[in-house]
Amino acid sequence: MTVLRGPDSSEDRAQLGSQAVLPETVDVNIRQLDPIPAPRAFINELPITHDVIRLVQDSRRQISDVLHGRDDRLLVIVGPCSIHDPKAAKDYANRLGELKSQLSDDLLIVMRVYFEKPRTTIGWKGLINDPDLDGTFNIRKGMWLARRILLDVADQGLPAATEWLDPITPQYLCDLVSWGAIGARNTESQVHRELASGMSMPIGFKNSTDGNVKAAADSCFASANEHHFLSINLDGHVIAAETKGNPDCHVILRGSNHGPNYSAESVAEALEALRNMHVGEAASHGVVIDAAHGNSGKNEIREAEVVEQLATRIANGEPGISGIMMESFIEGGHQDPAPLGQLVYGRSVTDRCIAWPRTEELLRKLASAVRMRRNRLSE
Ligand SMILES: O=C[C@H](O)[C@H](O)COP(=O)(O)O
Ligand SMILES: C=C(OP(=O)(O)O)C(=O)O
Repeated sequence: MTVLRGPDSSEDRAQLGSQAVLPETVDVNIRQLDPIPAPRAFINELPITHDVIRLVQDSRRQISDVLHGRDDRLLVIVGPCSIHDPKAAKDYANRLGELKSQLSDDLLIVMRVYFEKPRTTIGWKGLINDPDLDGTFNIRKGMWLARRILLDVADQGLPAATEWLDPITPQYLCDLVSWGAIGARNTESQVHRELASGMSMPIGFKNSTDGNVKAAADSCFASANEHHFLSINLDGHVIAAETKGNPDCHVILRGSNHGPNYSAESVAEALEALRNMHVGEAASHGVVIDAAHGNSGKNEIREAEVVEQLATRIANGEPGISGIMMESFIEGGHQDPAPLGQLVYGRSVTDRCIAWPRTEELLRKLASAVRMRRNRLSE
């Protein structure tokens, strides 16, 4: 685990200090700058295998096919609100991987493997930021663990979904990720739209927390175009990136502070607006509906009911629903973040999650709904 041991950060700090003659106008509010090895060091230490390359490429292609309507399955992005325990993440992936193989004719299952949490104000910001959940903020360790967990998830034959929050993180992890989200709090951010335009996987933009779907639609349009912006390369050098534009951006309806937006009317309205805005084929074809967050008032009982209602609508042949997102973990509900030894195993430390047995039941219902939709359309 060389990236965890070295290079020694105190030496690096001394070197940084000696090279720089800093005027008193900088670093006024900085306490510490701790160097972290460049992405390539992590990738060399935890490399992607040939099998995982194939899994990621195939999954990205299949997700794109569902989003464009070339594959009649339902995309299902399901898993914990956030990952905090590598063992529980692997355990969950093992269960979900088994179900994915059983339901693969009808559902394209992708596991939520979320390492970065956008907070409304303050709070635990995820495994990368504070992997020991104790305020020691060992980001170097968090990044190492995130790569390790993504490899473990892929070992179960499961594609991974994550939210891209910090614009530097993707260089460390993106080779292992098949689907990405830009969250409700960042959907209007130019930085995230630029990022999405160059990402190698389909990207879903959430509607904003106040319910604005146009912001997400604008994002799909903006990210389908090429951009030029500052970034870093795999060696950690600052670069000017030139992107081609991402053809697989789409909207995620996640409800809002004012209530849900998963009704048939909300979907039809969003799709009509998207088509009028010429946002691209994937975004115009259908939306992903997030059954959690504003669509369930962050209540997992309600969230499961939303999934059941969506299953009925899909079975009845309602068009425009490309995918569903669910927050689910081994145990239901949630608990306050704390160091691992003090936590209930397999329970969320962020938003409330649906327990595994109920998740399994819901996934089987969704698969059967897709079969009914298929039969109905072929009649
Ligand atoms: O999905 C997770 C949360 O809803 C999101 O990170 C915001 O959480 P907060 O409002 O508790 O900060
Ligand atoms: C933070 C999330 O969602 P949103 O951006 O919709 O709040 C999430 O999906 O974890």
